Amino acid sequence: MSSFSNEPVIRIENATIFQEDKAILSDISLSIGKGEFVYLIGRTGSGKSSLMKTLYADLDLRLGQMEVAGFKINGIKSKQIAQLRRKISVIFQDFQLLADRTVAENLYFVMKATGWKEKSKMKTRMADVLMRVGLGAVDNKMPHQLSGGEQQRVVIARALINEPVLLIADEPTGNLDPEVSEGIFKLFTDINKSGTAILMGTHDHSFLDTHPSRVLKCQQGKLLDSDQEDFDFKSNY
Ligand SMILES: Nc1ncnc2c1ncn2[C@@H]1O[C@H](COP(=O)(O)OP(=O)(O)OP(=O)(O)O)[C@@H](O)[C@H]1O
Repeated sequence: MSSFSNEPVIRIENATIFQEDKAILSDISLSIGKGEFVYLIGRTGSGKSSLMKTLYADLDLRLGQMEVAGFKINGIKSKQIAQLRRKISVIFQDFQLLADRTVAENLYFVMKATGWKEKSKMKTRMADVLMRVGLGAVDNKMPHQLSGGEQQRVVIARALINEPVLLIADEPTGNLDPEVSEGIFKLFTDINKSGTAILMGTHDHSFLDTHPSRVLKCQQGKLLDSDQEDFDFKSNY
């Protein structure tokens, strides 16, 4: 159906985000379209991670509606969560590679878990994604033999394996030096240009200045959206 291509990758209607019995963000309504680049900011503890976790179904949605990559998040079952995680990828600030396996094994691990079977295709795909993140022959390296920036590139390569429609990145440059962060950020903008929507939680406001884009801000239990209202990105920090 032609209308399908206009479906947003994220649609939220009147959602409230909870941690235990506490409402962290209330009454959120917004949508994020295919291929958008959106920042998620807000002071520490304001709810960025909680919102992202709800989007990738790691935290229950108890009030309101959410649809992510075509999946209804309300009451989503574990089988569907597995399917959802093939259409979207999530990246964290701590690199989260399996420390006792090589880069290749880390990537194959995800491929196998997501239904890849043919060894030759897997090998080609691995080379493709490593090239996309600007890494050469690192397949046989262990994570600890790589720098933090290189490890994060491997994580991003792993996230690209199944060509996600949406990449959720929770503070992806939080553990990196500024120069290294710049390179990783550039990679996200390249990935975005090739059509993947990106929701990036960040404390690094320099990106907002150098690469302006839509901003969502968690502030005092509400989510502000620069598409809907003007607000000061930098206030209340
Ligand atoms: N597992 C949990 N159980 C109970 N409360 C939690 C849990 N995780 C977070 N919280 C609370 O929810 C609120 C929002 O936390 P959250 O981690 O979403 O904020 P954040 O904006 O991502 O912060 P940061 O920038 O420090 O990562 C905080 O008050 C926090 O203490």
